[in-house]
Amino acid sequence: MTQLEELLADWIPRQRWFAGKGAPVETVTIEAEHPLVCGDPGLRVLVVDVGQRGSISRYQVLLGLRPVGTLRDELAHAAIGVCRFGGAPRTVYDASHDPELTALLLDRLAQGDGGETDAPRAAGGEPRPSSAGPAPAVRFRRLSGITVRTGQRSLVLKGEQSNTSLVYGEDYVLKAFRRLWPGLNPDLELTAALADSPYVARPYAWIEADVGKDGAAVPTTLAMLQEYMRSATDGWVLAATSVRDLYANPGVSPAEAGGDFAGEAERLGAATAAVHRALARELPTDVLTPRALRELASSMLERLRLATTEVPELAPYAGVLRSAYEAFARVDEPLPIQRVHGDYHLGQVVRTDSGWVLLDFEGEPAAPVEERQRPSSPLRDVAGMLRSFDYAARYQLVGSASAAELAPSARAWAQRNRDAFSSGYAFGGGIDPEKHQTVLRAFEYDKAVYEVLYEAHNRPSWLRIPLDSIAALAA
Ligand SMILES: Nc1ncnc2c1ncn2[C@@H]1O[C@H](COP(=O)(O)OP(=O)(O)O)[C@@H](O)[C@H]1O
Ligand SMILES: O=P(O)(O)O[C@H]1O[C@H](CO)[C@@H](O[C@H]2O[C@H](CO)[C@@H](O)[C@H](O)[C@H]2O)[C@H](O)[C@H]1O
Repeated sequence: MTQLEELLADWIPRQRWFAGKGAPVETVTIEAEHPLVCGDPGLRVLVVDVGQRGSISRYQVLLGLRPVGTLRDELAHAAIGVCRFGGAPRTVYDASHDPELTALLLDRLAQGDGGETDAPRAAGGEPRPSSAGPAPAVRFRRLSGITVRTGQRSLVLKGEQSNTSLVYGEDYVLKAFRRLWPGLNPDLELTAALADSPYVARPYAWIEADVGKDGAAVPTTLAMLQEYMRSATDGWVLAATSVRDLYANPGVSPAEAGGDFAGEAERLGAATAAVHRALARELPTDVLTPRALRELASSMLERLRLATTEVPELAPYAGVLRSAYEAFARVDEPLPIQRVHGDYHLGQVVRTDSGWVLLDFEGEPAAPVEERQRPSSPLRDVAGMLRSFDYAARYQLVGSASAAELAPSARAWAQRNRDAFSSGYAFGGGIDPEKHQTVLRAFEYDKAVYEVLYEAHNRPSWLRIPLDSIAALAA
């Protein structure tokens, strides 16, 4: 390993966005290093291959470089270490925290030197106009007709993120994808397909570079620039406030509580249905063949097997989960499929002055991109959001001395909002979740098993949340 690779081997596993927690890092190799700004400070985009248990995952690092001793105190937390560049020692750091360098990314997006285009589509990425000359290694591309305003200072959004999002002034969010999969990121693909929808933040531009796959260079999305919803409040925060209000008055029913969330849950259901309808209009749809249905059930079983090996507390429920997946495999009605959100939960939606807006169409961050691009049942998203109501009701009980006393309120809150969301979804033109219980149950279990793995790797103190839900669902 080079000196920089050694530093990254220590730094990457400690980052919130590192998806490989739970297995030791065996190798770290810089696959590509693209200089964007030479000099002091310098900026490079690195594609870093991290080897764990014999397989390789790629990550993006935006590397800032400054002469040793010149990193300002407010950037000290972003330091990766000191290493030699061009014969001189440099402090290297996470450039996403340095507004002087991130301003240059916005400038390049405004210039759009990689060309203008309509909505990008999957399968090989977008061809560049032939008049554009040889492709630069890193391309800054804009959607047709978009003008990007520069000169705004960026801040990194704080939170439990799988990626790193920068907010520029009050106008833009630049989301830098951390785990890279060769190809068009579904977040960009779906957001661009829904560009005219009032339920998504408008996409403006993106950054891409070629990443190698099976000997070919595949245009791969590194970051996406979209509208910053400045009046927005996170759905998770709103739901948590409602739950907190209820728990402060344990004798009161959720319907009578001042902070009742059911109206919002119903509107969210309707917004979700509208987005599903728009996705079905804009992108290919199909019907799941019996064979594909069985394959899907097998992948659920496989996830269960993996999760039970890693988290043995899941074992007592494995039988019930397996039966639910087997019942799913036997469903003999045609199941419509289409592009869906894929990792839908309350943290992926924001409430703006004009209604709910859906974010982060990337799908499950740990799944290969081909899998995330595959059409699926919209009930998978419905199940994701139903799980999220359960999470919102349960998480304030983790470690609480009043957990047993508040459990009935938690159940009542989750049930009320799950029902409201489902009826809003059906009313908004989506398939009625009530009428597809076998399918819905399998997706809900599968999501909860995914969450068991997610919490075991990222927030072990929250592992009880999906485990307790599975216990309750299986009772
Ligand atoms: N365009 C936006 N406008 C306002 N807030 C946003 C926007 N994009 C993201 N956020 C906020 O950042 C959080 C994380 O964004 P998200 O795209 O889900 O990132 P990740 O994929 O890393 O989880 C969201 O829950 C939301 O609160
Ligand atoms: O938002 P991401 O794409 O990073 O999604 C991952 O992280 C989520 C947590 O931030 C995780 O969601 C789980 O926790 C949420 C509360 O924090 C809860 O609302 C969700 O229902 C629950 O699944 C998500 O699963 C993961 O992919």
